[in-house]
Amino acid sequence: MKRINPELWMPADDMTLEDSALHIAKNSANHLVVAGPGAGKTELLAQKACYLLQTNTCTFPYKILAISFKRDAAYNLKERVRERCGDELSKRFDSLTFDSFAKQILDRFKQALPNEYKINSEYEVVLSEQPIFDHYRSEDIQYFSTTTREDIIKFHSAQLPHDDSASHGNIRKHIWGEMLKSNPSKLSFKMIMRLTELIIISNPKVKRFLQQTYRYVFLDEFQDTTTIQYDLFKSCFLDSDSSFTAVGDDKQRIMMWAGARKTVFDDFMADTKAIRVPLTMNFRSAPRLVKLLNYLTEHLLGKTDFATASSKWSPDQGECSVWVFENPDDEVEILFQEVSNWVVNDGVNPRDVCILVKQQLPTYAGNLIDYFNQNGIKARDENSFQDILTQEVCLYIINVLYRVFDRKNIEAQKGIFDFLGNIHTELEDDQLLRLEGVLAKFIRETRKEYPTSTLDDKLIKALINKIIGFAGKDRIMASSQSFSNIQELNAYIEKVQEELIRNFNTTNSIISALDRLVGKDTIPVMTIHKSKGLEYHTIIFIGLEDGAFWSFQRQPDEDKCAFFVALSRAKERVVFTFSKQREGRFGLQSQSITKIKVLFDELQKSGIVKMEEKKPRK
Ligand SMILES: Nc1ncnc2c1ncn2[C@@H]1O[C@H](COP(=O)(O)OP(=O)(O)OP(=O)(O)O)[C@@H](O)[C@H]1O
Repeated sequence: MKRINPELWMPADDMTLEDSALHIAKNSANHLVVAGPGAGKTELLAQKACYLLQTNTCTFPYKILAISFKRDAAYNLKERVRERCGDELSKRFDSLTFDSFAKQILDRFKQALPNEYKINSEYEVVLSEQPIFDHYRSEDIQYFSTTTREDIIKFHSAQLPHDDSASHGNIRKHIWGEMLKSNPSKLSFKMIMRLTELIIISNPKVKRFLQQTYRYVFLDEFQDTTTIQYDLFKSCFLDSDSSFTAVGDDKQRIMMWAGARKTVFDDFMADTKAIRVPLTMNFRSAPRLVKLLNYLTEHLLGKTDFATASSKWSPDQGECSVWVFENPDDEVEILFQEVSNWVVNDGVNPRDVCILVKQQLPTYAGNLIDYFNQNGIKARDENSFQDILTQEVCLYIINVLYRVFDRKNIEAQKGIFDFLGNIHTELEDDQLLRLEGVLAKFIRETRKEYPTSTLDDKLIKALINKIIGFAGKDRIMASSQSFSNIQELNAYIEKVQEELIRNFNTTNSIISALDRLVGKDTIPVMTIHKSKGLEYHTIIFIGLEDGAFWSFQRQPDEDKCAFFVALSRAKERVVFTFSKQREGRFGLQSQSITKIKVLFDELQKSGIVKMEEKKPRK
């Protein structure tokens, strides 16, 4: 690909960056960008990656490492850069989560662990913290019952090598020993991160390798970085020639409960001499919503970094309401009528309407999901699909199936070809052309071999195996950074098989089963935490009630930020619901707004929010 002269480089997709954003995109000094929702922080990272790659400022063969908080965010960033820079250049853009970054280093260099912390060749990632608590309970019940869960995890995941002479150090040593030596070893992601840090600290060669690989390091959603993650970042890159760009928003700090480091902005500036730069636009939300966000920035969060709405809107666009219901049945029924109206009469895509809850999704939105689905608007808990829909090999299977059973699906064709191109990096242009021909033949033959009318569970399984066989399992393993062993790859393939077969058995149509799997025309339902970084035309937040904000008195700042994050995901419309009764453990319970009165008061005082009592039509 032809190198672009840095002077002539323009942001992709005709976007105009704020002057300070453009400066950061083109400048190699360390920066901390602190800006509100919709300011284009993630977009800036994507543009900067394009600048560095297209102008070869990140000279070949050096790479860029982008670390995001969630897998879908890492995937989206990678896709954005791939679409704009093409396959070849974007191979030098690694977009990962902290967990996957650490795991990759551990998988590659685990032999370099000091003897005391050696792990078995096979290890299992322990996703829940419960097994760790079980160990501490059985080792020392006295310690276990007098220590908070948070402190146990903090103690267990302290920096390595551990200080064995510390109080209860012998218990920790024993538990780590048991977890490392069991077969397979059992490791939480926090332990993986500490082991990775230990590899880096004790092996200058590995550290040098990393620093020479990644000349640019990006950190997205930086406000949520935990101490363990920050320690890992420092051990890998501090005092290197690499250049750092961190972006974040202290008004969206909602991961303190998960150990986010409160001082991370200040620490980063002190450690890397980064320059702090604000951005002032909100490109996402319509003007009246930006006005509301500004009002809450000042009166709820006590801050003064206000934003300006983009000029693409007219000034009166954007609406926010609070709808009050008698009970959850009314709430579900009326929401259904309103959403149907938006979808049918206003042409809003259901995929662009998002239903949010604070926590306990089944309690607040379980009945709603059932009611919507039974009455013709698809809705689903999005959490369970994130795993599949951000895994490239799963998307490859889905795309091939679309192409086989829906001839007109050209987008799927592109997806398949990108995937195959990525796992066959050695192919020259003429060989890629040949691959295109081979793929077309494979699709034609598969279409013949698996007519829609004959499909059943067994054939769908066989078909998926054939699709994987076409790409080659070994190839996929060799080129993917996601899997450390074949079992992990198999587990993903099985997940797609299971979901597809389940949907096929309900719909009796392979295309409908695929549509269901990717969530086509389906309203996503999720928690606020899952919605970080995402955006939708309409946001409906269910349960602006004391019951949903049960932790408000203990952590008002974090809960106010969560409320702010929910509101700021909307482009045009936000609805908060309050139901006077809500289903609890012992049936319907009255709901109040005493503890979260400040949220209601400030919404009301803003003068922008419409409060409405909603009753079902007779
Ligand atoms: N310079 C720009 N011009 C036009 N649109 C932009 C620009 N920058 C970002 N956008 C658009 O604005 C929206 C928000 O951008 P982005 O997600 O990067 O913001 P953010 O600051 O990371 O948001 P948040 O912190 O709320 O997740 C996206 O739809 C993005 O495409």
